[in-house]
Amino acid sequence: MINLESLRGRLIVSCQAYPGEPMRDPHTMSQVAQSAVIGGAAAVRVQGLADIEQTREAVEVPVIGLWKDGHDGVFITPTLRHALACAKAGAHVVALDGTRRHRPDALTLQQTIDGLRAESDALVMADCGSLDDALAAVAAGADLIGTTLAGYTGEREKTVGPDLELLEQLSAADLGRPIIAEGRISTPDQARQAMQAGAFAVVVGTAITHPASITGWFVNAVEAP
Ligand SMILES: CC(=O)N[C@H](C=O)[C@@H](O)[C@H](O)[C@H](O)COP(=O)(O)O
Repeated sequence: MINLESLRGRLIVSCQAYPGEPMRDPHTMSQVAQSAVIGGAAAVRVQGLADIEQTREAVEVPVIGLWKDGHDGVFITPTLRHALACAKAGAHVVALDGTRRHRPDALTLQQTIDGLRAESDALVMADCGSLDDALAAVAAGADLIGTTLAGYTGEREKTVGPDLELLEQLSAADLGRPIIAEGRISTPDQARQAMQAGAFAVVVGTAITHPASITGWFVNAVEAP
């Protein structure tokens, strides 16, 4: 089991390519993860069983693993079966949908976490979309609370940068669990603001590991200055 203290005040890098993209390849993603570690990432977050397996082999830092299935509703490690598979593939931390929405296998979050714990010693990161999600996820036994789904579930507005107000709410709620700021953190300044708003650690994905998006940002600036 990993020591969560190793993540306090640190950057975690999410390395994901989307279906149909050229970089959607587990070996490529493991190389991206290695590059992030060289840059100072304290942990990496990867999607898909093969990516988890290959990244586990490639890096020494903790691997947060998830399995996305679908793209609407509950799709981040949506069922116990997906969670168990992520743990079996080698994830130190299994990231899963931590919202209060109905899950495709009809289990509750608590049943999902209990089922995972019965078979593995992986920690659980609950990807939440609101303060109420986070409170429920803590009660269900999650080890880490992520703001991953803020702005994607209809409970919170989709802020341009990170949802700093939610981070402040989570921090004031004294959840007794590390709060991981994740989602739409695109600049070092936003990462700093997330830490100042009470995050235990910050996850950055797109702005570090998704060249097509980053290129688009620059194209927009150049072509419509
Ligand atoms: C909502 C959703 O599906 N989030 C996913 C969760 O794993 C990823 O697509 C994001 O890239 C990740 O959360 C990091 O966020 P950002 O790429 O904004 O730094």
